[in-house]
Amino acid sequence: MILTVNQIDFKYKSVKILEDINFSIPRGEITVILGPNGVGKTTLLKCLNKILTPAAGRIHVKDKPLKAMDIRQIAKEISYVAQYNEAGKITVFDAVLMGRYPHIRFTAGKDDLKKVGSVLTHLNLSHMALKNLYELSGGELQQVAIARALVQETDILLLDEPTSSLDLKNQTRILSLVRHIVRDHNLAVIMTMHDLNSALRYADQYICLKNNTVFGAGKIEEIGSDLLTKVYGLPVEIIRHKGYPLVVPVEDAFKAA
Ligand SMILES: Nc1ncnc2c1ncn2[C@@H]1O[C@H](COP(=O)(O)OP(=O)(O)OP(=O)(O)O)[C@@H](O)[C@H]1O
Repeated sequence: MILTVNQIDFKYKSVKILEDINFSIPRGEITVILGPNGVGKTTLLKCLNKILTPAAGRIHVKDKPLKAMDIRQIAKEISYVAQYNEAGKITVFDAVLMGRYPHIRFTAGKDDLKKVGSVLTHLNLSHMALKNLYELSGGELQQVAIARALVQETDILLLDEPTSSLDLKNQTRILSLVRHIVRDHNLAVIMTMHDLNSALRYADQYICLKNNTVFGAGKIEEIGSDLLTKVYGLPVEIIRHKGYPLVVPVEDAFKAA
């Protein structure tokens, strides 16, 4: 396992957010963290790269305790795409190049610049390379953040709602790309997601949070409508269309509440 989490508790001041969280993450798979608004998905992701420090428990990255790793060591192993991305006065090219920093000793070399160029081309962002971030739309900004994570070339990627601002075509393009990269390079992706249809289609494993802890976890194809109904508090059914799973609410949300 590339990452293991044992008995994590997390509190904001005295408010308990996460309690007794346990899971392990294999290489070559996408793990999706599901659960209702405010359950602690972002908090959990931030514990995995030490943005936040749990009150108790242990996290290991490739058998090394996360506690003992410094920022540079973590940045070589784990990249992170936040839910909301800042739009400063910096060009797209430079913002993506920042992803290379953990690997750069003095100044960026030819190889670093080439990697940035190649990822920008791959994500169809080359035409905006010299634009400032504050000139971009929310969806463009989100793709730049993904590009920065990809040039960081880490074995673990943490993606917080990576497609929340993307249109349908860009959502499927980015998620298919992530899936290919995960398989081709034997990486591990851990992402949060509210779009259950995309989660069921692109993830390999799921972890469902409810009431501060893991309510269910397993292979994505084994996720059932009962579990989703309990986690989200809304009756749903999972149907298939042309082989693709679709989650359908089967009761009026006001009635269910
Ligand atoms: N900096 C903070 N200080 C205090 N409480 C916080 C802070 N950040 C988040 N919280 C609270 O912690 C809880 C978990 O928040 P978190 O952002 O992890 O949830 P989430 O599952 O990612 O939610 P969403 O699906 O809405 O993005 C929420 O109740 C939130 O109000």
